[in-house]
Amino acid sequence: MNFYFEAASVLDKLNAKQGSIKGIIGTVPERNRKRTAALVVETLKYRPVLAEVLDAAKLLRQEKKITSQNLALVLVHDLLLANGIQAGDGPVKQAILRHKTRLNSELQRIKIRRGARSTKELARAADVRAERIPRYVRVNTTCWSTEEAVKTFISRGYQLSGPFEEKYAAACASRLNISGFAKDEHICDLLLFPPDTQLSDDSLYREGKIILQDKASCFPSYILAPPTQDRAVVIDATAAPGNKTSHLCALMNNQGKASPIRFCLFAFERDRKRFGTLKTMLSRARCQNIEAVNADFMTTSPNDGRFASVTHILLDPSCSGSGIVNRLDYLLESGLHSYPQWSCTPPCTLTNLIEAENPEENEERLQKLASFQLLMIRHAMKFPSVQRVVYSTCSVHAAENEHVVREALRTQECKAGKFRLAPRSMVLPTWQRRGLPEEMDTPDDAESLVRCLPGEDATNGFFVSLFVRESPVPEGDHQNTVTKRKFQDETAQKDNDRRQGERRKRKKGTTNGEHAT
Ligand SMILES: C[S@@+](CC[C@H](N)C(=O)[O-])C[C@H]1O[C@@H](n2cnc3c(N)ncnc32)[C@H](O)[C@@H]1O
Repeated sequence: MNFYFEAASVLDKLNAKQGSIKGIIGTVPERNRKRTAALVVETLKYRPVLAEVLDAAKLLRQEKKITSQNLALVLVHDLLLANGIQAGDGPVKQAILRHKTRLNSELQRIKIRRGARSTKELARAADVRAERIPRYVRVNTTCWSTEEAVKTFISRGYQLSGPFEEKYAAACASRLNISGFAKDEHICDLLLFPPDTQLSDDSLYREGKIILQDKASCFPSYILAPPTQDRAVVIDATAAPGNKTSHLCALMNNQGKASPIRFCLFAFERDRKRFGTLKTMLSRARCQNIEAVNADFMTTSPNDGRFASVTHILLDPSCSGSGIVNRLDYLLESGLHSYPQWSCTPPCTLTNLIEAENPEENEERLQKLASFQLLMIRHAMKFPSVQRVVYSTCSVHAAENEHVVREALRTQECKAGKFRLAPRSMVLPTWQRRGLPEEMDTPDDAESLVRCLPGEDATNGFFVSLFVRESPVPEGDHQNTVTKRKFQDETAQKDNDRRQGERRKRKKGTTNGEHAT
């Protein structure tokens, strides 16, 4: 019976808004976690119907042993919708069983009223935007190569498909291509699986060989593109839980312990608990070039000996999180077919999304967040050697995105440091959705900005910008790895073309009676 009390307690905490579904379930002792999670999620799926059944049967009024609505919900769930109550015969179980016939007939009545052919039709409608986000898997190249990972998945029966397309997302959502996976077209080392793919218990995940990270969340580190030379010193100013930090580490080949600076990547996290998570994640990802610092980034002195040579800073500060669509959040909404509060009725265009907000409720909170985000950028721009600053959020609000960037460009720190927005060519040029021109002082600047829209881009909502210092920097000091990779690809292509040309010439020569040397 303890298991039902545990599940009821999770529901109580959710009612009290003490955290997200994932977060609260994460606090349940590990031995019970999976089972409790399944019961909580299934109960939430049917909560409106189960509550109606309980009300109609007047169960709580008649049975004093059932001490709370949430305890009744989990028990009635198992009684009516699963394989019965999984507990020995105690007074609580007996109290529910006494009402079995009544509860069942109330459920049947609801089904008839709603014209539902099966009980499944009584479940809440899921958020289709979340269902269309593939399960993204970043191969942790600190441990192994993408090719090795691909081979491993193929050996497990997954089939490697061509490049990701809208069609593939649709196939994923309708579970047609359940054993397929693909390589991402924008982020190397990122793989896409059908949305329902469960990998959080997989040994590859537990060993840190794969990181479960949304595609959009890979953009900031990729765009910051830290070099692998020893001289580069990088700060991740807001690091926990550490997905972007471990991505930075992988892009730097886990290298860079330059003397006298022992560590190449400083990862700041001010929250003590989250700092613990950060350390666990970095150790699991086998990152060795990182010094994790449990401190507020704003308290660092840019001229401190350790930081004076910082060249790259990643800022992914706390934000409203309004871009996150998650496969579970819809379960906490009150209506049967509702979407999260900030959201809109599909089709979810950006304008619809923003119009759907409750401006009065959000305005003050957004302004506070925006002021803090701007302070972080201004502080980052004070580091004397910094060449690149990436600023990102998982928000869809212009107030936290374009407006913060617009304000940052107007600041004294930006002007004194000769920073500007990097051109589109340096900021994921092939990504189509850019910033909102009408929200910028110079509309063309929106081309420098990357936006992601949930429901349309097969990612969560996201925003990324890159500030670069205008002053010329010696080649090699901060030449970004993306440009370098592109350059290497082009060089390889030219070499290939040249070799093919030579081969053709030789062949022609041989045919003409000339001898190849
Ligand atoms: C959006 S989360 C970062 C997510 C992280 N970049 C990742 O991808 O895993 C923001 C984090 O920054 C931390 N934070 C916020 N302000 C900070 C500050 N001034 N200094 C250090 N950490 C800060 C928060 O506690 C939170 O853990």
